[in-house]
This record gives sequence, structure tokens and C-alpha cells, in this order.
Amino acid sequence: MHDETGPARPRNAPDDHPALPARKTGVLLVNLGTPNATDYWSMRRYLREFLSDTRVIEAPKWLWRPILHLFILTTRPQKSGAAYDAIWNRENDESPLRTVTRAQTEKVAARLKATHGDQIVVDYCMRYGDPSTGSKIQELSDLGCDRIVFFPLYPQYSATTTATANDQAFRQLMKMRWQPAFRTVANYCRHPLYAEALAQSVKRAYEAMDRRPDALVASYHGLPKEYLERGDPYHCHCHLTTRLLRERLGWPEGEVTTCFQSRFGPKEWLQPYAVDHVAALARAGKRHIAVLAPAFSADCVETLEEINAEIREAFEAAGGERFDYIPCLNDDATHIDMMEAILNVELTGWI
Ligand SMILES: C=CC1=C(C)c2cc3[nH]c(cc4nc(cc5[nH]c(cc1n2)c(C)c5CCC(=O)O)C(CCC(=O)O)=C4C)c(C)c3C=C
Ligand SMILES: [Fe+2]
Ligand SMILES: [Fe+2]
Repeated sequence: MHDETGPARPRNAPDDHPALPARKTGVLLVNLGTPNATDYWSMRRYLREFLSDTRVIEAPKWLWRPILHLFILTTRPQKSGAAYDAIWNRENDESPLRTVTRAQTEKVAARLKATHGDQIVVDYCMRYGDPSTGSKIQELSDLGCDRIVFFPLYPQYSATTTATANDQAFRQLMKMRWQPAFRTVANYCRHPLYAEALAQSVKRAYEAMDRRPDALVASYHGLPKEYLERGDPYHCHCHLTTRLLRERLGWPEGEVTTCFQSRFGPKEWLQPYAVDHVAALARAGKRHIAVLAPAFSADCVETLEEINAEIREAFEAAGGERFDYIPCLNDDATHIDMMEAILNVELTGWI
């Protein structure tokens, strides 16, 4: 045995002893994932990986596989490809989710480097698509990270997001001879800096408007209702998020409402559905609404396309006149403050 690891062969080791990397700590930000391009095959590859995940689709495999392969993967890639095409970042030839996640990573890295120096390596990965979770954990380990903080960027916990991100990380660890010590970051919808960041984004958006909206709507990604009945806390975390945001803004009850978007398939999902909710607001005389999407840490196809197109159209079709979308927290300084604060707690004892 040799008593030291470092950037080269350990002290007193024989010549054929493998070189050992310097000890570092890794931070890996994780988001859902995104296709590499909007063509049929790129979309199909991404959707196939995503919709084959049994954390996302809980139906029995014998039932779901034929539906997925015969119906969904033959039609959805074109439909979703068109949605991604409408929001694609052509400058970098990538989806906005990847652009934003990279910007978040660079800013978090700069903050942690300023405090802790070069002993920390910050990177990002995706649960589906590229860069994959497994490849990034391996890369951090190859760089000498024998401790990794794994940070799923989902404010509200769901088995369909947080748990499957963690599962994928642990699948990689199962393959490794020298596993890093590993910490997963919990959901953070209760974190005061999260409510603060959301509240500031609302205040900023309201200040930039020439008139105050008649209602503020928090639209969250939906889930099949039966997942809630089986114990997924996501629904409650969404309502908690809305309440903490409203309290942070100092607004009375009812001033911020909650709804759920992105319904997929014929089953009942969490209600109220965003399209119905905004239409009902318009019919109730709320002519001007503002909408934010607190379940998304980065703007993506679900916010830029679905909210700004489908949900906006539902509002206008019901008589609504003005619809303002408030962007996600993305790489805003308040969001990076929150991530830095959470990471500094998670890094305790490691640096
Ligand atoms: C089919 C079931 C789905 C569940 C359950 C689900 C949960 C869920 N998803 C997010 C966040 C995102 N989802 C995104 C895209 C997306 N989601 C589904 C389906 C389910 N999501 C599909 C099929 C897609 C792809 C787009 C499409 O075909 O409609 C994204 C955007 C990714 C991007 O590249 O922009 C995010 C982010 C949450 C938070 C969640 C449950 C809590
Ligand atoms: Fe989704
Ligand atoms: Fe609930």
C-alpha cells in the first residue's frame, strides 16, 4: 500500500504502479436533456431514450413498448421537432436548454473557483442525450475527483425527474472500480434564495411593464395524476412553491395561481390544466396575465414554445388581450446565488 495520491505515481511505489490523479472535488449540474438536432432521427433517438424510462412511463413494458414504437416514435419526432425548430439556438446550433445549462455551469464554476480555488471542477450533464450522466461522472473521476456533488436542477422533487437523474448516476457508479464519494442535492423549493430569485424575477418583469397584469399564473410541468396518488410529492411541492413565492412578494392569497401544462397521453394529469386555467381567467375578465414557469430551471421547449404559443393562444382565444411570459431563472445572478449557497452547504467537510 502507498500512503499518498497525487498527480503522478505515489511515493515509494514500484515503476509499474499506475499513476494516480490529484485529488479534486467535482460538482455536476444535471438537467433533463435535449435532442442534438431537430430532424426526425435525432428527435426519435432522444424521445426513445426519454420515453423508455420506467420512472417517466410507469405502464408495464409489454403494453408500453408497442405503443411507443408503433405510434409515438413514428409521429412525435416530427411534431416535437417542429416545436424545437421554432426555438432552436441557431448561433450555437443547440437547444436553449443546453445553452442555458452551460451558462449556469460557467457562472457557478467562476463563483466556486473564487472561493475554493482549483480544487473544484464544475461541469454539467443531461439525464437523456448528451453530454450523458455516465460520461461526465467518468470524466470527473479521470480528472481526479474522488468526491462528487450531483445537483439535479429540479426545484420540486419528482420520481420522474430527480429520482431518475440519481438512478442514472448510480448506474455509472456501479460500473466503477474506484468510485468517488457521492452526494446528491435534494430538491430546493423550500430554499429562501429560490423564492427570493423567483420573486425578483416577477418584480423585474412587472417593473418593465406599462401596466400591472390582472393575474399572475405559475404554470408547472404536469404529471399523470396517478403518480401523485402513488406518493410522488411533486404536486405538493408545486403548491408550496407558489405559496412561498406569493409570501415573498407580500401579496394576498389568490394573487398567484397554480396550474399544470404539457399533458401527454390520454390519462388524467394534474389539474387544473394550464390551457383551461388561462382560458377561465380570460373569461373571468382577467384581460392581462403574466405567466412564469417555476418547475423549469432553464428555458426550454416547454416554456418557450408551449407556454408562449399553445397556452398564450388558449388565453387569447378566450378573450384575453395581453399575455406576458416571465423567463425562467436561467443564469440570472439571483439563481446563481442560490446554487452557490446550496453547493457550499453540500461541500461542507470536503474542501
Ligand atoms: C411522458 C411523460 C412525461 C413526464 C411524466 C414528464 C415530467 C417532467 N418533465 C419535466 C421537464 C421537462 N420536460 C421536457 C420535455 C418533455 N417532457 C416530456 C414528457 C414527460 N415529462 C416529453 C415527451 C418532452 C419532450 C418534448 C415533447 O416532445 O413534448 C423538458 C424540455 C427539454 C428541452 O429540451 O427543452 C423539460 C425541462 C419535469 C419538470 C417533469 C415533472 C416534474
Ligand atoms: Fe417533461
Ligand atoms: Fe399535493
